[in-house]
Amino acid sequence: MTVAVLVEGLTVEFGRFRALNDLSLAIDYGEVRGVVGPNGAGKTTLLDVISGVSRAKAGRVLFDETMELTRASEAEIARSGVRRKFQKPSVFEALTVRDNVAIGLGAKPGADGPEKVARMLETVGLTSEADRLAGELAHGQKQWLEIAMVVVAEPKVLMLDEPVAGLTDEETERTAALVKALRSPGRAIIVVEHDMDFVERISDRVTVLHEGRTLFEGSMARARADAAVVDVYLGR
Ligand SMILES: Nc1ncnc2c1ncn2[C@@H]1O[C@H](COP(=O)(O)OP(=O)(O)OP(=O)(O)O)[C@@H](O)[C@H]1O
Repeated sequence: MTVAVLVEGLTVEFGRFRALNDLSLAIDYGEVRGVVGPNGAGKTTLLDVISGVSRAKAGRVLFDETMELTRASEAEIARSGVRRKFQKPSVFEALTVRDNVAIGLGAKPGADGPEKVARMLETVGLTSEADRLAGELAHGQKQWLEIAMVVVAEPKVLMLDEPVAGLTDEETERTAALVKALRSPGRAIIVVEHDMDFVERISDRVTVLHEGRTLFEGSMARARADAAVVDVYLGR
C-alpha cells in the first residue's frame, strides 16, 4: 500500500530551538491519524512543514511516495491535494455559506461545481444554512464550513488543526461523526487535537509527540496505558 505522508528525519529549528528533532513517521491512505502531545511538542510545526509554511533544517516529507513537499511551495502543495484547515475559522463572513464552499473549488470549478458544493453542504450538515451569510453562523458551524471549503477540493491529505477547540459537547460529537464520514481509502486525515476523547473516537492510530520526537505510536487505548505518555502528557 502506498504511504500518503512519509516523514523522514525531519528537523526544524527556530534560532537555536529545535521544534522537531529527527522526526520520522508514516501515515497511510485510508487512515485517520491523531497527533497529540503537550504544548510545544511540535504538532503545529509538523503541519506547517507538511503544508510548506515552515522549512526543514534537515530531513524530508514525501507525499504519495513521489513528491517532496519539503522542496515545494505552499501553492504547489495545495494544488497537489495536500490541504489544511487552520485552527481559527477564516471563512468569508460577508459571503453566503454556499459561496464560501464554492471558493474551495478554486478558479475553475467545472460544470459539476454546483453539485459538488451541494453534496459538500449535505455532508457537513449546512444545507439549510446555504443562503445565509457565513458571518451569521455559530462558531461550530463556521468550523464545519471551513472543513467543507477544504474538503470540496477532494484532498488526498487532509490536515485539521484543533477542529473541536471551543466547541460544545454536542458540536464535538457532530465533528467526530463528520471526520468519520470524510475518511476514504484514497485519503489520509491528520488531526492535531488536545481533546483526547475526541481523538480516541476518530483515530486509527495516534502519534504522541514530545520535544519534537515521537514518544509513542499506536492505538489511543494503548497510549493511555503507556507509562511515558502518562508521565509527560496524560497524567498532567
Ligand atoms: N515561528 C516560530 N518562531 C519561534 N519559535 C517557534 C515558532 N513556531 C513555533 N515555535 C516554537 O516551537 C515549539 C513547538 O511549537 P508547536 O506550535 O509546533 O507546538 P504544538 O505541539 O503545536 O503546541 P500547542 O499544543 O501549544 O499548539 C514551541 O516551543 C514554539 O514556541
